[in-house]
Amino acid sequence: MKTGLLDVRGLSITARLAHDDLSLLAGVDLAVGRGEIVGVVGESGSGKTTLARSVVGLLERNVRVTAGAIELAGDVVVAPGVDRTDRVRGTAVGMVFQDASRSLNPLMKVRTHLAEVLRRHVKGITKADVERRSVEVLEQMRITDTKRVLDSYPHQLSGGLRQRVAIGLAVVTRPALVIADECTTALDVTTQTKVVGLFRTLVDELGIGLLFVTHDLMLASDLCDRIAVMSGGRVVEQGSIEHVLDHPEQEYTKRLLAAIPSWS
Ligand SMILES: Nc1ncnc2c1ncn2[C@@H]1O[C@H](COP(=O)(O)OP(=O)(O)OP(=O)(O)O)[C@@H](O)[C@H]1O
Repeated sequence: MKTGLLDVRGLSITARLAHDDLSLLAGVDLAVGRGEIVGVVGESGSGKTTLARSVVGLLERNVRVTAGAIELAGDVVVAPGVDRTDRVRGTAVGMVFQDASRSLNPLMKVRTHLAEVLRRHVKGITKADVERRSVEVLEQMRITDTKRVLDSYPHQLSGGLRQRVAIGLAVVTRPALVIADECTTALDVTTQTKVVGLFRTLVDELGIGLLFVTHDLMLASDLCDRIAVMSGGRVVEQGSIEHVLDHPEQEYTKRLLAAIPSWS
């Protein structure tokens, strides 16, 4: 297991309900290294999104960290009573969510989205550099007609292209870590395959770490170097993709695998 980029140690998270506290995560350990893709898989409600959002401080108001810590490149960003995620969100850590159309403003052209992110995070960036880096990141997203895409509103693009723009927005500030939460779920299978291929290339080319949250174990097996299997707010099993899929130790993982029709 590579460490040194994202280290989640013994993370416990609780939601305060009207009459009770509800445990969402209980003692989660997870690490993502540079140039590594780690998948987080598990059924609905297992805690995947809570884990992903905790890294970027996007938890709901009734939710708090009760134990453990999240470190980024050796610095504690989250711990009980500590939340330094605003220093890393959008800069050291980029995010891609399920629905690109919701993370993009329908009234803003792609060009304006990229310019806003760059101006917010790169102090004193010139107009020429905004243009250069916008074109560059779209090319990294394997978008060929960059001029048309920059001048388009989100609704003028296909779903796959919109999601590639959303990924571009997440990486344009050159983050060390990207968190993708079910970001291919809304796409058809062919587009999904292309986006997954794009992630692999980005990780290899840019050396970023990727935390890839999905309920789709097959997809995770295509993309990830390691996976963590979550159930009931705990990581019940983690390891290299080959190890977990070929020699699952937990009944829960075996059941997830058995649910994949083509797996035998
Ligand atoms: N703010 C909250 N208050 C109360 N319960 C919550 C809160 N956030 C999440 N939960 C509950 O915590 C559990 C884990 O939710 P989470 O969204 O992390 O799971 P998930 O594995 O990502 O599921 P899905 O794949 O359906 O998104 C669920 O039972 C959910 O209802």
